Amino acid sequence: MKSHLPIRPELREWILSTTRAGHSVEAVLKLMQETGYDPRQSRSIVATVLNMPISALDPNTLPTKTPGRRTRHPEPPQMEIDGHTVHIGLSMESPALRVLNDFLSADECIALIEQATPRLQRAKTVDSSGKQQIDARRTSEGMFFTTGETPLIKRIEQRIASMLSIPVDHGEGLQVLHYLPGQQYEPHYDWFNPEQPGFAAITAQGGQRIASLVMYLNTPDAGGGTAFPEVGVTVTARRGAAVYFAYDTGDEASLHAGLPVQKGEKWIATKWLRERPFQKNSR
Ligand SMILES: O=C(O)CCC(=O)C(=O)O
Ligand SMILES: [Fe+2]
Repeated sequence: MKSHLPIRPELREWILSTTRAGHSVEAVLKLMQETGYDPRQSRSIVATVLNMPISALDPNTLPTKTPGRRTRHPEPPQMEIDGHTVHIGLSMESPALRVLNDFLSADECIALIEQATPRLQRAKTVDSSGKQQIDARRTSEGMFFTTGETPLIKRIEQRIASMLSIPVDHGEGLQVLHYLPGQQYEPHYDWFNPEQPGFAAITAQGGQRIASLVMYLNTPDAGGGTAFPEVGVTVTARRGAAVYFAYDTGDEASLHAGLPVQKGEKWIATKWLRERPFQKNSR
């Protein structure tokens, strides 16, 4: 796949001048990866700029592969994790997506809401310089727990790590979001755009995001599902259920949205996973 993302003129110029100066494409890709571009995106950008087929940049023929970790997709029909059974109600391959029917118990959902409530603030998004900011596209209130902050958070993080076969330290702090009627999260990707100016800063710790787990802490009276508009799928928000989706550092089919709550309220907890260990003090 060639790059559909806008390529910054300075990057385009740098790729052209470096290859014209006699440096190999492998060397260009290696330098891009050292400055924080992920291997797949850098191949796609270089192929676009040099107008060559992406197959000519086959990673198996390049010596510069530095793959991060990937999550293991949960296997239907069910998984036993530390004495807790999780049932997989739906599986898709593109995007890689699983609906988990009973990831959290009702008691865990209630306790998470209780622990998060006093700390809620208007939810923020990460801007192009890597800073958090208020964003009109995201009208909910939210908060972050730090990794392992309470025994409950620790237990949930361990469950996620075991289910997805990825160490706990690849996870960002668990985020809880609260939506009221009319509030939503407009369509977005959870992975970071390698072309945005703050990409290197955002991915300096932990690298790219590779997968997300959105856990539903209550059942809204109407609305509030998680929609995947590229594939026409909406996951119902239901207490204790969760949706897992993986995007391997950048899959456009993983576009998703928190649909407006129509009646009642909606509570979720989101865990984002990185390809390398993530340190929370980079936020
Ligand atoms: O509210 C939802 O259903 C989706 C939340 C989401 O996309 C996120 O937290 O990244
Ligand atoms: Fe998201």
